[in-house]
Amino acid sequence: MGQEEEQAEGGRCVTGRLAPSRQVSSGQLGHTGTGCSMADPAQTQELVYLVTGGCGFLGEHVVQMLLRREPRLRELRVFDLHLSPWLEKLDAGPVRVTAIQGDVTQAHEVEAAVAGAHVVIHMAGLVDVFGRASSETIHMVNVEGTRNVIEACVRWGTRFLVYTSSMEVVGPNTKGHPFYRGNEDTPYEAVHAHPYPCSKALAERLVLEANGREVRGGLPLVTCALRPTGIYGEGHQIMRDFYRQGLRLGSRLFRVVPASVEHGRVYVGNVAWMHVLAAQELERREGLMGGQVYFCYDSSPYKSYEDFNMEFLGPCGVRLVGTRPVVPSWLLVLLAALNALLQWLLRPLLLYAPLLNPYTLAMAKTTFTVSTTKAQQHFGYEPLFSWEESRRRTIRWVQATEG
Ligand SMILES: NC(=O)C1=CN([C@@H]2O[C@H](COP(=O)(O)OP(=O)(O)OC[C@H]3O[C@@H](n4cnc5c(N)ncnc54)[C@H](O)[C@@H]3O)[C@@H](O)[C@H]2O)C=CC1
Ligand SMILES: CC(C)CCC[C@@H](C)[C@H]1CC[C@H]2[C@@H]3[C@H](O)CC4=CC(=O)CC[C@]4(C)[C@H]3CC[C@]12C
Repeated sequence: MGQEEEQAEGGRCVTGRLAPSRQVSSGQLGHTGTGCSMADPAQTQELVYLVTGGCGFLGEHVVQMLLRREPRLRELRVFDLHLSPWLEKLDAGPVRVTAIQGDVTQAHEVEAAVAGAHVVIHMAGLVDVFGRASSETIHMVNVEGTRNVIEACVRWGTRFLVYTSSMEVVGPNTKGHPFYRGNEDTPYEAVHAHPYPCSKALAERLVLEANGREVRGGLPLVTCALRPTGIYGEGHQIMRDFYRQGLRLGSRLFRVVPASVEHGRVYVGNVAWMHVLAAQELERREGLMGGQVYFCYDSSPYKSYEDFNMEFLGPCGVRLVGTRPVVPSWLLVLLAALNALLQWLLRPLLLYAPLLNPYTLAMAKTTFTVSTTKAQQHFGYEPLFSWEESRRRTIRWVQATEG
């Protein structure tokens, strides 16, 4: 049993105060209009955190992690376009959990949520590499939504902003150049052709450029961006899709990408932990951390996308057929192009958004691994969950999804 789990099971089961679907206004929160600083001793036990996108895959883990690992928390605001039912069952202890149904593209909704918050963790976004949303929508949510969050921080005196960026801000690029054990300073030709990485890169830049801006009350805004690689763990929708596909194909999946291509993946619990730690440390180390980017990493092994998935799907009874790709590379490229064409042709009638398209194929075929200690050196980050624990938890979740 992991350290985290012991805590969870041994903890008191007290239901937190929850105001479902409540749109908070600045007046209700008793905002003072002064810059919110964690340095004020009178406020150290009284922090208000806002997590945008708090009902998503990563957001749920961040919410749980904050409740367990931020003893100074007074109020946790969970802002999302779609509120999840698990919010009602949160073990929040004495913390007030405020669920806010809202849209980051609506500046007034963001402002109302930010007013009076000491720390914002901004992870709301459209994670779409399959062509489900238009590039305009992706830009509106990921870039303009981030701009709204920054402006709201400035307006209301919120000093600390942690942004969930992505490794995609760096690559893989469209030329398929490998990024092998790279760190935050490794030179790489970042070429963004797809709306999702474009939007993450633009939003990240906005966040970093906002570092040092004067917020209401006269103090500077302190920002940093975390760049997770591909996240896995409990709640990972694509893993679930692969599992279901495997079951449909008679408990088999067919290898399509060479095993030699390596991906660096990171466990969702560790990503959540890095967010909480970064948020906590931003004030004490603002000179060092302000305006910085950090890859989000842990001790998960480097493997091809498919071999990595088999670490979890294998114990659930699915096997990967073929030591080499069962489909020739040229055919896969053709199929991906065909999918893109079909998506375009069918768009007026229906949404056709399969996993395979030219972009996802390029991603799956390109080695992208991160090896860095920057977060460890700057704010003492160490993964909270070992690889064995991360694997065990993910397997248990995959097994439960079909149970
Ligand atoms: N899943 C992954 O492998 C990676 C994700 N990321 C980033 O992490 C963040 C969270 O991603 P996931 O949890 O995987 O995605 P997700 O789709 O599960 O969560 C995103 C959340 O944002 C909310 N949201 C979307 N549009 C919104 C809007 N207009 N207003 C308010 N809320 C809105 C969604 O309802 C959802 O709950 C994103 O910013 C993503 O770019 C970064 C690297 C890897
Ligand atoms: C059938 C194909 C050949 C295999 C398809 C695999 C793809 C669906 C996934 C391969 C790599 C993934 C992406 C990668 O992990 C990095 C990401 C970072 C993000 O910020 C968002 C998610 C993603 C783009 C992730 C999406 C699925 C893959 C493309």
